[in-house]
Amino acid sequence: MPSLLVPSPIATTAMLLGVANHLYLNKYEPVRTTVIRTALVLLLEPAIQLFVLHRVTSIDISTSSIMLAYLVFFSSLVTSIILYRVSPFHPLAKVPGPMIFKITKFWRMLICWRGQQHFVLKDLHHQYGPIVRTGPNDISITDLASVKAVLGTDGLPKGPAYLRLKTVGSPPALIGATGQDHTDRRRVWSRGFTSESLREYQPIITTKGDELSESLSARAGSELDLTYWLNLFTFDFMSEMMFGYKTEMVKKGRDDTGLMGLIQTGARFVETIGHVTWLTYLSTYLPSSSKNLREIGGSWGQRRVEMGSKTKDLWYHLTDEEGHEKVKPNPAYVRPDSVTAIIAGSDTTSTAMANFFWCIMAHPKVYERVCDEVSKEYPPGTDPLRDTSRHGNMTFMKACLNESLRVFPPVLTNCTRVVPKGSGGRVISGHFIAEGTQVQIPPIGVHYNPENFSPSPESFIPERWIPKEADAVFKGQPVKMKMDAFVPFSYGPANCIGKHLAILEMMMVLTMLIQRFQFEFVPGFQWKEWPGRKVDAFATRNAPLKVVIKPRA
Ligand code: HEM
Repeated sequence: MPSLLVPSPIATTAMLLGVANHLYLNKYEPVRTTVIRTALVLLLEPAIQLFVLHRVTSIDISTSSIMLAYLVFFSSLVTSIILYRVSPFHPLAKVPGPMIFKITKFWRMLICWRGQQHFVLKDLHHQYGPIVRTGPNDISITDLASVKAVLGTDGLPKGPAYLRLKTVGSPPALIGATGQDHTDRRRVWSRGFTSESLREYQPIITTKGDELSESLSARAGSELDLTYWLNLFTFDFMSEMMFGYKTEMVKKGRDDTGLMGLIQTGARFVETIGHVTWLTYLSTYLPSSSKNLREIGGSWGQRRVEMGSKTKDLWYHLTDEEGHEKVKPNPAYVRPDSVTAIIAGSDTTSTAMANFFWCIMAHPKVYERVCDEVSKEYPPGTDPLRDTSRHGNMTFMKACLNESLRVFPPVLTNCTRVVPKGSGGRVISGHFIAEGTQVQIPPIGVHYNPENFSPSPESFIPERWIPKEADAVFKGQPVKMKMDAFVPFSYGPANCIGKHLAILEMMMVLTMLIQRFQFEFVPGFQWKEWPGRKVDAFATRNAPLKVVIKPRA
């Protein structure tokens, strides 16, 4: 017979473990021993206590008493965790936020799985202000001082959320590296993004741009998905720029490497799982699309080694073929880094270009003005893919690109850091933030904070980037443009290393497309709903952008 004596000691232990869970487990990146130890404690504790009770009291060990022990143990554990998380004793008790986010991370995971993080964070900041509690031990901040304090030079390191990008047995890629390891690897990477290196990649953009133009010309008059075609283009460019490997997706009109699908499935998975530290850790042991991505990276890398250096591609710089480093970069690092480059440089840039098109096409006067500017700087007979000298004159085009990156940053939410162990905590945005807290600076939240950009921070108004036009457009209302709060490429020492390459690539390709083609939404296409169909999966996954093109006279 189960005894009434069973619940009390078991419940007490569970309650204590609940608090210990917060004090220790949740705070730091779990290591294998911590995870195994915790799993063993959770599984064995009720059984051990029941056995002890059986020896000191008269209760039987039966199926029902075992079940009762486990039920009491886990319900007490969960209750104590919840009570602590919502209590005034929790270190983040003073940070405002909705109850469900304080209680569990699983709610955030669900939002993430649906790709709705950006909408939810935007609404939360709207409701609660620049600092919001977005998880039991997580906060999201959007004010400028915090952007600098968190992402800047003396800011916080990347934390467990980036662990999701790693697979057991493989070192983290640059994007997941921290401390001296990050500094050393970033130095090697940087040589691949100097202006001299960008000049080496420019002919690849030219060739791939011509191929895009030819493929689109061949389809003039029929329905096209611009999201897809721009994505094929950026994959072609990144594969050749990284490995000298020609994927020829634009020529074929499809991806026969499987790379695009793998990245999209993988991105959603890692984004979702990355919210729960111990689950992230366990997931690194699972077979996943990142394994297949590594295999593709491995085989392309192998081919690149056999092929040798024909041009100074990014591989050339990451393997330090010029011999700048005292110690050659570890070859085991170059493969995850090369896959990272393709992922980080393709989806983001194609998303940004599709966003730009939607923004100008949704505003016909803006579109007309962009066309006029392009025609003035690149009249018939000139080639935007071969002459970049006119970019500096295209003030309005650049304003539109910046504004589209502000309204729809391709990395909508990410940019997570952690208050490190041993730091004693930090004061951020006027709140004491304890060690182990994950701090997120979501670009969309920062861009929509009216203290950073106003009036109408959520509207696409390119004139705000042109000081002498802003006053007229906003009819004398005070205009706020905090340039350090413009963070589509993040901020600080771990910001986007490919920023200048991405801008060059986008300016060349967008100018070429506008010079050569007239774009219209497919009749009947619900274009107003397009932004609402964005999926936030690490980078944005855009819905099909259905257009019809015709050659411009
Ligand atoms: C419009 C295009 C792009 C956007 C919006 C973008 C955005 C970002 C953002 C927001 C981050 C920082 C995440 C953080 O702070 O946690 C980042 C990092 C990074 N990006 Fe980009 N990116 C773009 C294009 C590229 C390109 C073309 C490359 C070329 C390889 C690239 C390579 C990287 C790498 C390697 C990192 C990690 C840097 C580090 O950890 O030190 N990105 N990107």
